[in-house]
Amino acid sequence: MSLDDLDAFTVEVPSWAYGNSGTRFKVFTTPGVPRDPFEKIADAAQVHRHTGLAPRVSLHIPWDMVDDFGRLAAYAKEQGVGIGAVNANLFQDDDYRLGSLAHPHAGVRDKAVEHHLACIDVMRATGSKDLKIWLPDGTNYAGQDSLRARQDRLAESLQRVYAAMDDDQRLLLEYKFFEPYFYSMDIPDWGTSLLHCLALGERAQVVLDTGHHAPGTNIEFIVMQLLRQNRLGAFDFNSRFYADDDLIVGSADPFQLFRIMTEIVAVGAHRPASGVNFMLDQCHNIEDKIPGQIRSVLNVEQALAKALLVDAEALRAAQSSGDVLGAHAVLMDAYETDVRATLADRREARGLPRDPIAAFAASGYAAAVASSRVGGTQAGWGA
Ligand SMILES: O=C[C@H](O)[C@H](O)[C@H](O)[C@H](O)CO
Ligand SMILES: [Zn+2]
Ligand SMILES: [Zn+2]
Repeated sequence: MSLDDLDAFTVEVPSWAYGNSGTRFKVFTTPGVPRDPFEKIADAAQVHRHTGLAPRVSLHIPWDMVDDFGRLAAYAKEQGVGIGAVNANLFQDDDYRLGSLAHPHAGVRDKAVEHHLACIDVMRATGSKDLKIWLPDGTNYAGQDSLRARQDRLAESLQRVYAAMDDDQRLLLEYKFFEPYFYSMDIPDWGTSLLHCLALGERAQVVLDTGHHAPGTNIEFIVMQLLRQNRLGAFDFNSRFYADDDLIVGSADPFQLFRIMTEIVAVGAHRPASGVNFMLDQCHNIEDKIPGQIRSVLNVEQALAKALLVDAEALRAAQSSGDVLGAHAVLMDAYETDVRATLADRREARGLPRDPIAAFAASGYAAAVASSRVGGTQAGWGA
């Protein structure tokens, strides 16, 4: 593999990473935080401007609701980015206490299906091709509901959403092993998401959020298996020490990110033709948000660059000859390679700053928005 593959590689950034976020204990605010989706897109565009890596922004509905989505898409284009996946939101409505697409009552399921039809209209208005569904549904106590009946209801609801989509649109189904429910989640793992996707059709694919697995899970194995099924639609990249911490990807476990990328590179799934959407799903609770996003896309690129340096021929030879330590050493040699100077040279050759974080700091953008964005309500949790 050659590092030239990096030229076409892109990461999609989430609009919600630029708003205020936190935990149930505190949501911190900082001056200059966006107050609407236009300002979120302006901030996201800074990441692409300084890295050349992030030409798409994911939206979250209704967090990013506007009167005219065509105007929002046109504004994004002016800023040099496009609209990526549209995220449905089934986790902030009292009606969904006992579930949404899997709820016992047909009326609530209808409401949840309607929400997705509205998201599909947003996709049509913005040119987005990916509908991303994270199903927060679940139960808190054994016996609270029939686990099987919930699956049957969920399958029927998903079928109605899928049937309403256009032929060039994908349904991306995200799983999570716990939270916001603590006894069962209706899509707790990759297998359950895959089964629902197989039942729906070719345009239904699995989203792997790196923060959604039980501690100790071999995530790269799941990546390999979903690629074998041609059902890996997207990543929600972030990192964590304990739960769904949504920290900067690669900050908690850069070796895991590298191992994930080696499974990707092994089948060329880093190339745009694979259709895998490399997205971030993060919240910058205490650190500056735009530099945090810049650091994140650089971490993904760095992990990919190291994976591209794996000597595949030597690895195959060592693996087929049973040379355990030899094979491991091939991977570790690539992982231990410092690619930072090479990546800075590549950026410079493309007219981009060698150090994007320093370039952003020097741009004065953060101070400018901190003084211009006065009044109104800052976007984000609790807004
Ligand atoms: O844990 C929630 C999931 O990661 C979803 O992707 C969610 O939509 C996103 O985190 C925004 O909160
Ligand atoms: Zn996610
Ligand atoms: Zn999550």
